[in-house]
Amino acid sequence: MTRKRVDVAAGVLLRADGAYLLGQRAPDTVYAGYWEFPGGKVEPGETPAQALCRELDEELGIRVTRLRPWLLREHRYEHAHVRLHFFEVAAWEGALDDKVHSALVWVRPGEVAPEPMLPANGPILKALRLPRTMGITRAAQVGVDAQLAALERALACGLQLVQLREHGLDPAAREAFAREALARVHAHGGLLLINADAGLVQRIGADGIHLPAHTLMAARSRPEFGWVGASCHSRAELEHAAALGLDYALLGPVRPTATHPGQPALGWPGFAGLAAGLPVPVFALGGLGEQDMESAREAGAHGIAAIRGAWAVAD
Ligand SMILES: Nc1nc2c([nH]c(=O)n2[C@H]2C[C@H](O)[C@@H](COP(=O)(O)OP(=O)(O)OP(=O)(O)O)O2)c(=O)[nH]1
Repeated sequence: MTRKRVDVAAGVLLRADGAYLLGQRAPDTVYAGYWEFPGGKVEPGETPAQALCRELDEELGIRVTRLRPWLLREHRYEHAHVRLHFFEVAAWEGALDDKVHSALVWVRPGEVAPEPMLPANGPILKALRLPRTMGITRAAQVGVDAQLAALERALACGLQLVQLREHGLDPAAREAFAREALARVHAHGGLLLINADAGLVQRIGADGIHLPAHTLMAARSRPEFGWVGASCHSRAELEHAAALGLDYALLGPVRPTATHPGQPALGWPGFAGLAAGLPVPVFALGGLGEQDMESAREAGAHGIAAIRGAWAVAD
């Protein structure tokens, strides 16, 4: 039987401390007792953003003042085929006055979300555990010691996600550097992913792998690591990353960069057009630093990835 597709808008309300809000579905609804992000069906004539603002006013008594597009995820339930438009709600007016849920809970970073969760939401919770800034190493250019010192500084300032991308180091030096980097990243509770080299991930017990675009396009299934991401430069690559169920994609360059000279820059409108409507979180890359975070998230990015901008390492 073909079920009608239903568009649903759901809001990830984000508090200043990074906590997000979940509501428990009331007894008289489908999936009663399950936890969800507040929201509801998009009515005829509404955009998903308009629907979310209406639902949050009706359900929680708040007026949204800052909304960012985030992920789009389709899921087939017994009762419906839903297309879920997830937004980040970064600011709102009014105190929460819940009219529809059995309970509300704020989940702080590092806390486990309550169960049972609506089945479509598992990858969304994983995406919320993905840090917003990725630092990409360049020890081959600046030297191993300088890169490790810069890594220490960045971790002390809150960096939680690092991609080791060291094609210029010979295998023994790369492995030694990777072990040093992993110890530092784990001491700060962060994640270290290795570019391209699955054997190195396994040997040192890193958290996952980052696939170059050509490896991504050759892959027929998701590599078996806890975290898997990929570099993308086109919609086809992004859609393949999404189809494989990867945890994130990088898309760029947003600005012209010294690392990839001659590649045309996307700009924020170009980035937003390519990254929209995907289930996979997309980091913006290319000539960016922490000061670009708000522009990136307005354009639908999960966050930013930086090679030079992450380290403040003098060349
Ligand atoms: N609000 C919300 N719905 C979700 C989430 N995840 C998920 O799979 N869904 C699904 C469950 C439902 O099939 C659908 C939302 O339908 P709903 O019945 O709650 O919508 P509504 O508030 O407009 O309700 P109604 O007036 O039609 O009764 O989306 C989520 O995180 N939040």
